[in-house]
This record gives sequence, structure tokens and C-alpha cells, in this order.
Amino acid sequence: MQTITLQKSQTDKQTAVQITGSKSESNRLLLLKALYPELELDNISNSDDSNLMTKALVSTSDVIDIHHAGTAMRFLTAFFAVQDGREVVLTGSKRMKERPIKILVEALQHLGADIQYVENDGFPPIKIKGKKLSKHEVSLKANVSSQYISALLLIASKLENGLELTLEGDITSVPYVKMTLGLLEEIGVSTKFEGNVISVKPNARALTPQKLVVESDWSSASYYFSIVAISDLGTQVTLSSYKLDSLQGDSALVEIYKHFGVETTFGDNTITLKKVSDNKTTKTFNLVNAPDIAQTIAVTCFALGIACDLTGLHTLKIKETDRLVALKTEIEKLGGKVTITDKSLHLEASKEINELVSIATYNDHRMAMAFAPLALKVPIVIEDAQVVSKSYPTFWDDLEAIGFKIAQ
Ligand SMILES: O=C(O)C1=C[C@@H](OP(=O)(O)O)[C@@H](O)[C@H](O)C1
Ligand SMILES: C=C(OP(=O)(O)O)C(=O)O
Repeated sequence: MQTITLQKSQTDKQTAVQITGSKSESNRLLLLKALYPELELDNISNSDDSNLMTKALVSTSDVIDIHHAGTAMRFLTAFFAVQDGREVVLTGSKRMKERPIKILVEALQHLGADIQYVENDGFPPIKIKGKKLSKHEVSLKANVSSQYISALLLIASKLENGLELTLEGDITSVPYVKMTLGLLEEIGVSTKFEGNVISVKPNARALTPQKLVVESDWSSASYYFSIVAISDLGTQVTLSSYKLDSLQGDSALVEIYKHFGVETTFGDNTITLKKVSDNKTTKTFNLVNAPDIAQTIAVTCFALGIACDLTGLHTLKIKETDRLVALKTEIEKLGGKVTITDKSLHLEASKEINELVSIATYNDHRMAMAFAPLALKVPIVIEDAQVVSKSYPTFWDDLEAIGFKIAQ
């Protein structure tokens, strides 16, 4: 699928959507299952990133290409560093070669790992010679990407003496670190997070065999929060399978979208989103704990003609694309006015939205999905629409099912 044109939704369509498993939970659990085969997993994400992770973990190839998958790149760096005797080059897409990995590599090297850069210092591809790591104490800078922290925590229980990790500076994307610790605890690994120190106890034995069911992806749910927010009063959509006590930080959507008049009701494994009121006040959110929903929220505000101030966005520049620049460029094509710094975005309230603007997606699934709900206001064109498969392969089918008209 390449360029598609999206149109306003039809009435009398299906309003229930089953969303695939969380990509973040899946990629953690897939790695943990490789370390502890006694684990059984259910509702694993069907995303490209999780498929790449699954394949990489059993690959016998000398070179593993993880394309655009950031978590796979970071988690597998730690995984292969402790596979004694295994030599592998981990590489990725052109963009992956621009996404920094030095903080993680230096932490692993400090613990005793043998990792070298193949092209540019500090960036993939990297050559890893797996070995037994000798040390168990390390410090790392915590404000660039939480994925470095999670990567170390995921292998920690397999180190002879576990791990004591000291986090330097502000910690970014904290819920993702807590998700990692939550999953470790769930499978029976002991962890402690006190102040800026995280410790994980060693565990050389097999775990109690158990089945873990991955909750569906809350970042994917964000596009439906946006659709409902932009829709008429009374509009509702039911999504499954979700739970109240989520490990995913993006479940903050429930509170955030109250500000847009969207009410969320938890049912048996489901959430029902309903538009109950209109609220046009300027929105201010700090998204340091939920960076992946920044694009969704910015576009919701633009569609509704509401101004917003989004902060805590310092990680957006090193994701699939520079998301701050991409948002500004595309919203301005549509007639909006956006000001960005390297960690914030300000959108002015606007009245008009230009029709049939062709939205560039920059190899970023979230650019395609975040702009899609705008079709409720004006017909819109999405370039390289297939990018959604990075996290949500059936996104366009699901939009059609709830009534969007899609032409190729
Ligand atoms: O650990 C994870 O699963 C993730 C952590 C976040 O990255 P940063 O910690 O780099 O912000 C998030 O943006 C990404 O989509 C998934
Ligand atoms: C940033 C993301 O993914 P990753 O860092 O794993 O490529 C994302 O899914 O929005």
C-alpha cells in the first residue's frame, strides 16, 4: 500500500475493534522467554517490530537487521552481549543508524561486554561478541532513552550477581522502566527501585512455568481516543483487550482525553470511549511519561481548532523520525501554525483545515496513524500508508471497519 486518500466516516458501521498486543510488553516478554523458555506467551503483538524481535532471537545468522525497531535494537544489544560464544552484527535501517546507542553500549562495556561500532562511533551497526559479564554495578545517563535502562534490566537476572543500576540525572519515559520491572516481578524475578538505584536479583534457576497474556497496545488505542474526541457528541467505540491496572504508561490517555470530553468506561477486558462534552480550552500536557502519544494529541487539537502546549518532548527528535519537525511541517501544510523547541511544541488555535493535503510520514507509523483522524474533518492523503505495520498492521482495515472510506 502506498498513498491513500481517507474520507469522512459513514454511519451504521461496526464500533468495536480488537487491537493487537502491546509492542512494548511483547518485545520484553519475547526476550524474557528466550532467557526463560518455561514462560508461555499469549496475545503477542503482530507488529513488524515484534516479528523482527521474534526472528532475531532465534536467528543463527552473523548479521541481524532489525529495520526501524528501536526496542529490538536496544534489547537485543543487551541480549547478545551475554550469549557466550555468539558473534553477531546488529544493524538496522538508515534511520536506525542515526539513533544513538552509546549510553547502552558503554554501560554494557563497563559490565565487561565486547561490543564495537562497525560504522560510526555511538551508532548502529554494532558487532557483539557474546560473553559472560563479570561486573554487576553500573551507572548510566537516564534522560536520553529509557530503552537503555530496560535493556539492561531484562538481562540482569541472568548475570551472576544480578545488577545494581544507578540512574544519573532526570529519568525519561519512567513508565516503560516500571513496565520492565513489573514484568520481571510477574515472572518471579526480584527487583527494587529506590531513589535513583534499581537492583535486580540474580536468578540462575528455571522459573515456575506460567502463561502471560499481553494487554493490547494503548499507544494504538490513542488513535481511537482522537477519533472519538473529533467526532459528534454521543459517538462511541469499544476496544479490547484492556485492563484498569495497565503496565503501559500510555493508559494515561484515559485522563488526558477527559480534557477533550472523552469518557472511558472499563468493561470486561474492554474500554468504551464516548464523546460526552465539548471543551475548547487550550490544552497543556507534559508528556515526558508518554512520548508516543504526542503526535496523536497534537493532531486532535489541530482538528478541533484548539491551541496546545506540549512539553517533555526531548526524546521525540531521536525516534523513527524527528517527530517535532515532522509535526510542524505537516500541520503547517494543513494550514496550522506550530512553534517547536527541542523539547516542546506549541500549536495555535486555528479555524480552517486545508483539504486533500498529502501528509508525508517519514517512515514513522505514528505520523500516518496520528493524522488519519483528521479525515473526519476534511479529506486527507496519507503517503506510504503501509508504515503503520511497525506497530499496528491492521490499522487501515480497522478504520474501514468503523466507517472510514479509504481509496488507493
Ligand atoms: O521501552 C519501550 O518499549 C519504549 C520506550 C519509549 O522510548 P524512550 O524511552 O526512548 O522514550 C517509547 O517511546 C518507545 O516507543 C517504546
Ligand atoms: C518510538 C517508538 O518505537 P521504537 O523506539 O521502539 O522504534 C514508537 O513506537 O513510537
